[in-house]
Amino acid sequence: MNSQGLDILKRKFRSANTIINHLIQTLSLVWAASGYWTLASMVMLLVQGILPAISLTFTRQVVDNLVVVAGNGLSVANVQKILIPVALMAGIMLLGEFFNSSGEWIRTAQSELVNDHITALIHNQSVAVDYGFYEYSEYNDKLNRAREGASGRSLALLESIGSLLKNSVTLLAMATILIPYGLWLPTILIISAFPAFYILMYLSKIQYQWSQRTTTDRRWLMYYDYLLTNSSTAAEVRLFDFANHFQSAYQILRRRLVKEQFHLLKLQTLGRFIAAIIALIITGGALAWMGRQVLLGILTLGDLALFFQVFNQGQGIVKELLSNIGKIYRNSLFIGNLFEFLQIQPTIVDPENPVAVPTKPQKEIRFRQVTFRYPGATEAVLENFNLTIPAGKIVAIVGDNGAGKSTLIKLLCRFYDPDSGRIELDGIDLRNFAVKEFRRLITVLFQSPIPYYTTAGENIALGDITALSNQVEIESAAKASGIHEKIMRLPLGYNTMLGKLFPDGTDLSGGQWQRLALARAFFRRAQIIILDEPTSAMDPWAEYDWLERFRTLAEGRTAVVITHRFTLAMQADIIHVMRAGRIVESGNHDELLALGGLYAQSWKAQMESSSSQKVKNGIA
Ligand SMILES: Nc1ncnc2c1ncn2[C@@H]1O[C@H](COP(=O)(O)OP(=O)(O)OP(=O)(O)O)[C@@H](O)[C@H]1O
Repeated sequence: MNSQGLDILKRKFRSANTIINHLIQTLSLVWAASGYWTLASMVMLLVQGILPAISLTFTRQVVDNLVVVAGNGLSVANVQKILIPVALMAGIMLLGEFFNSSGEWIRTAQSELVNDHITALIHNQSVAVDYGFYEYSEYNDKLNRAREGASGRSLALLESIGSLLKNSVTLLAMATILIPYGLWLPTILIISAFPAFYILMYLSKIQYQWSQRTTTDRRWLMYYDYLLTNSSTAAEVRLFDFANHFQSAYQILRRRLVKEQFHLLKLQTLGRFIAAIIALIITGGALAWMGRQVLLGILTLGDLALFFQVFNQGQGIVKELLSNIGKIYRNSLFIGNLFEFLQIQPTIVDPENPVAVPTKPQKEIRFRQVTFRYPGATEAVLENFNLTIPAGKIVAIVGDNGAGKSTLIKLLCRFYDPDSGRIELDGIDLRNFAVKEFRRLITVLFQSPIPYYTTAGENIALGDITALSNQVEIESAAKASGIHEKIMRLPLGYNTMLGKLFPDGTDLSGGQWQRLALARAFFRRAQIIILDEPTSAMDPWAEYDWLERFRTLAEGRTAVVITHRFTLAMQADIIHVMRAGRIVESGNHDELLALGGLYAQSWKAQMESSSSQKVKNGIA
């Protein structure tokens, strides 16, 4: 064999190996989800597999006895000879029907259990993967494929395996009936279905490749659909009147996908038709041979009836059996996407021997020569970056858009690790702490806080899920963030449902949602408080009021505030000015003004543009 042939063989072997692995993984997954139901359905399938063959053996008896009765006339004994096998056949049919309906019940129960199990696996993995997972298109493709692979495919796979088992049993029983007429008959029966099998496998592969290739396209469709149907985009869709633009983008993409799908469908139809013709020719030939045997008096009419039924049904079963194999192949390809997703390993993990996290920072948080580049990005956001945040102080970081402020927060929360350099808490590299334990030390108010559609109280309590029912603390966090009075005016106070997505929900304004998120951050009672643009949605009066409260609350804790508002930054103990991934100035408000650098220039510019001294613009 030449090297090309060897390569093909190796590839085929690897692909068969992957399919077998997927089958084993699927079986163990289904077993873990629905052990007893799986056992019950397997037993049932086995019995269902044997029943048709038993029923067929009575066919010959009935036909041969009919011939005898037709020749000898009616008598009680003769009628009995017909009635008994007929009654037995009826009994078997009844039993078959019983198993069919019970099978449906078992499959539904099993399907619910398996779907729930897979959903739980996907949920667990979605939370376990790195935060960075969600920032990359290829990962989102993986998640999407996993979902598509999961939806019904594992059970379809199991059903195909079950059906394969059942059909194999039936075929074995039927082949046993055919063997006495010649070994070549069951052989030809099986061979006749091979063209259909080959075509099915080939088309399954094409279908799978097409689906992989168009995953991103399908996500685009979901995105356009979201833009056109979501409450958060409804206002802009109307105002900018761009619905037609996205609708037509949706339709153009959809038309292309449908066209490609139709092309695949055409191939499938043609392939099936050719396979059916081949099978028909083989059946015709076998039947002609059998008819000749009867005419020659070698076989009886009963034999012919039995043969016809066995061959006819047998061919259907072989076809089904091979189609089961095809389906197993196709589903195992798709379900491979689920396993691929489940196997993604997070990179932000606990060290082997984690160091105990201090109860609060004693000395400082320090970025030492940190260089970081987002995966796939050409430029580093931070390069040899140094920053010290003294324990117990409020540190403000100001800087123009894209300077890298949010990135350093992501690094501090260990959503990413630096490519080089280290981030330390009291001299210990953050990578030496257990991730969850370290994060417990931190509370963050992100730039765009999430409105959770639950009660006002729970919205705050989500900051520390272990203290969900601590009403006193919930209220004190709400007071600290300045949202308590608003909540008290809601119809059911802290028990009022927020958001308009579900019945009886009340919506809040942008600034009120932000205060609620702030209350959530406070409720966590963490020693390191990080706030990314905490007052961006607040009016200047509210901001002033909030600052007073925050000073009291942050007392003794370490706070990092990222802001474009100088009225907020000026209150900090230390202000760091950041530009293009570097700290370019540091000091308190007065020191920085005296320095006459970037901070002082931006401050002056803002003061000039705002007689009310309520700063609206960033440092840029
Ligand atoms: N997930 C990402 N992948 C690649 N590049 C990113 C990613 N997130 C941010 N960046 C890039 O990193 C740089 C710093 O972004 P960052 O969000 O940290 O800036 P910022 O200072 O917080 O800006 P702003 O004040 O506008 O919020 C930007 O140039 C941005 O394009």
